[in-house]
Order: sequence, then C-alpha cells, then structure tokens
Amino acid sequence: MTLTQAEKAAVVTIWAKVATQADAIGAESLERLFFSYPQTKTYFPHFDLSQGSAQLRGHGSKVMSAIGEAVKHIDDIRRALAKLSELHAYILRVDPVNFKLLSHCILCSVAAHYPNDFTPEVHAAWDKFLSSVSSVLTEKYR
Ligand code: HEM
Repeated sequence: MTLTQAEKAAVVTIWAKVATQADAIGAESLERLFFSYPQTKTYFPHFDLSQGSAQLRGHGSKVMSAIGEAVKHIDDIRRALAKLSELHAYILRVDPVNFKLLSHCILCSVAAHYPNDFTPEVHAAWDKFLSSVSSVLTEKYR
C-alpha cells in the first residue's frame, strides 16, 4: 500500500501536531481499545489497565514513538519497524485483526484532539498510513 506524495505530506503535517501530545493520545487510544474491544485486554494480563495507570501511559507512549519512527521513515516503514514486526509476530503472537482495532482507536483519538485539522483528506491519509504500519507489523505471519 503506497501513499501518494500528498498523503505523505498530510501525515507529516498532522503528526507534527500529534507529536506534541503523543503520550496523551497514546494512552487515550489504548483506553478506547480496551473499553470498546475488551477482548484485546487478553494480551496484557500482566498490566494494570485501569484508566490512567502508569503502565497504560507508558505503553501508549511506546506505541506512539513507534508511530513517530514510521512517520520519520515514511518511505521505508518496513525497515524502520522491522524489530517490532518480529516481536508482534513471533513473540507476542498478536492476532492481526487487533491492529485494525488499535488503528481505529488511534484515528479516533487524533480526530478528537484535532477536529479542525481532521479534514476528509487528512482522515484518509492517516487511515492509509496506519494500515501501512499495521501491514508491516503483521506481514511476518504469512
Ligand atoms: C499500530 C500498531 C502497534 C504499534 C505501533 C505497537 C507498538 C509496540 C511497541 C513500541 C511495543 C514495545 C516494544 C518493546 O518494549 O520493545 C509493543 C509491545 C507490545 N504490543 Fe504492540 N503495537 C501495535 C499493536 C499492537 C496490538 C494490536 C496489540 C494487541 C492487542 C499489541 C500488543 C502488544 C503487547 C502485549 C506488547 C508487550 C507489552 C509489554 O509486555 O511491555 N500491540 N507494541
């Protein structure tokens, strides 16, 4: 899935804003994930997943910095996320369906924080970007 130059530019622009609140948006995305799709909590039996917990915030921050790496290396997301891809496929064995759920929650959090920036074009570009990140993180399964 390749992003056009215009889509890449839209992703980089919205990320510049998201990056300033990345930790909050990461934690909120996980809260939305666990609240709307409670089955996803089974991957985190060792975490305290209550709203605002230190583990939830810490993990949200890690997830968002990986997204930031992908934005920084938008032309080579595969290489930028190679290690994470192995981790999710071979060690964590996260079912690929869950990536769609998390991507959706990240999309909602970004929209909620930046309603004016979240135009249909930005929405489409951000959605496509998160799909690219997800396909990189799940491609080792095949
Ligand atoms: C956009 C998609 C995702 C990104 C960018 C992402 C990113 C990350 C990062 C950066 C880490 C930490 C790796 C490390 O400590 O070296 C991680 C760990 C982990 N991820 Fe993901 N992840 C994604 C999707 C998912 C999904 C959908 C699930 C399951 C519902 C999941 C479950 C886990 C688990 C269980 C860990 C280990 C947590 C721990 O024990 O510290 N991830 N992920």
